[in-house]
Amino acid sequence: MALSWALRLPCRHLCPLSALLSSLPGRDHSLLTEKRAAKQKEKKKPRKGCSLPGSSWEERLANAVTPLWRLPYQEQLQVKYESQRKILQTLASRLKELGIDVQQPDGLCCPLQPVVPSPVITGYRNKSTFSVNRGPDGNPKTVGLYVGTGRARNIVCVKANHMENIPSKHKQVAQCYEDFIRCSPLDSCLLFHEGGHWRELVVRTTSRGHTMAIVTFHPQDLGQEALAMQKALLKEFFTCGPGRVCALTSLYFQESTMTRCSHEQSPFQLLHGEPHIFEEVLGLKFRISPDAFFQVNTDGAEVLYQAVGELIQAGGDTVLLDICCGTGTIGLSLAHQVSKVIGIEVVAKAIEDARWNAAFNGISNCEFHGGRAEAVLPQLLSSWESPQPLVAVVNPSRAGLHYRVVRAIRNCKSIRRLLYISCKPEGEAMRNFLELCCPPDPRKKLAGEPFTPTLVIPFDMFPHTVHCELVLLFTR
Ligand SMILES: C[S@@+](CC[C@H](N)C(=O)[O-])C[C@H]1O[C@@H](n2cnc3c(N)ncnc32)[C@H](O)[C@@H]1O
Repeated sequence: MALSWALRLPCRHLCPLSALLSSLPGRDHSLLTEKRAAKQKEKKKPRKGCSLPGSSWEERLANAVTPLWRLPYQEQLQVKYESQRKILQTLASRLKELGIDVQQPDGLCCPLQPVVPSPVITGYRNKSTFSVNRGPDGNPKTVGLYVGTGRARNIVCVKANHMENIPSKHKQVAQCYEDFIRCSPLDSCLLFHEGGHWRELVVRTTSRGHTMAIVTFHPQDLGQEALAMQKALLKEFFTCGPGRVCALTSLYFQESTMTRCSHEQSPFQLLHGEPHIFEEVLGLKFRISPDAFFQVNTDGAEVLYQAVGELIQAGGDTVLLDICCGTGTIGLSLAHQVSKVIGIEVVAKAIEDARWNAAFNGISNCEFHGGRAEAVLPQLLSSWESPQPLVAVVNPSRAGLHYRVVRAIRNCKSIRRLLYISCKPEGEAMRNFLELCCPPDPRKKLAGEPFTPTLVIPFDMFPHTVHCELVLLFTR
């Protein structure tokens, strides 16, 4: 297909290349850097997630997504330390309610180490998800991040060109996608029931210079031929048209009638390039599929995994359970320290990646099980007869671990040491901590000896935001 994308499109808003180039990230960014420097001179205190009256849309977005952005990094770490301290105080008092007195003099349930800083603090994200919605000027084909909420019906989609945590490559792809959809005769899909097609864009990059773009599209009632035409135009834009400046390694397209679709519900269709991108972590090479999880800050992940390697205190005969293992990063990074790694993961493509990653890196002491941990783990542990020590590393998504996973771990006497890695310890994970540490409860079939929180280390994987990756060591 050698025709120009622009000639074939009945453009409503023709966007020449010069306009595209002038809107590329560098310009906005320098402007904002000046603004920010001026603001810092004024020594204004950050206002968490708030929108100062009269502040620009860019500032409102930065305040909503990266509320610590005005603070020097050392102060950001201090703010995060305080919030993790509060979480541990909550855990201590919840444990006390269960009759477990683990309180330290400072009201915590165990020692809390200082927040481990991220090796990179700007442009550290390797994955960004951009929405499509009305911008501050009312244009419904704006690609950016949201200020406001759906519930409050006050969403405004603001371009992310000034965001500290997003790398310029992601901003470039988002800008090109916006240019493409603004030239498309098809509408953007703002509310599913109101029609429209163009939806969110995910951009993933790696330190090897690979870039994957995934466009989500609502098919509404388009026929196969019309769909094929849209895919061809998108591909042409990014391979021969203005979008080729992005030099995409992979361009994926997903037809989706739901907020989120798995590959099984609606396959990721490769329109151009390679099916996978590749990343390096601690000297190993990792293949990443479009729907596989990967820690969003690769340099930060290396620091985290190294610390996990020390905290598991593995002997040569230790078996490591990597529960919710994604592409196998934790288990594979630590495989040389243990006799065997057993990984469990629900996303089928991620477990395929994990197996490929083991084989490619010549690691033979790992096995990966696809499926829900709550189905796989109880079965695996019920027949566990090996005298070898078992160490568990769990790294679930925000929903935390299913009760059956916690019960299987509690009831398996061989597990004396457990690392719980959580990006949202104040949420569902808190329930898991209490289930791990509460006294035996025959009604809940929690028979095993309770765990005790022993040490907590926060890792800053998300500079400028309020979030941390918290590692809690439980022993018994
Ligand atoms: C925070 S990620 C951690 C991935 C991996 N440990 C890493 O560091 O890259 C959580 C992972 O849990 C997986 N997951 C979510 N629910 C699960 C379940 N019920 N059983 C197994 N895996 C699950 C997700 O697909 C995701 O890959």
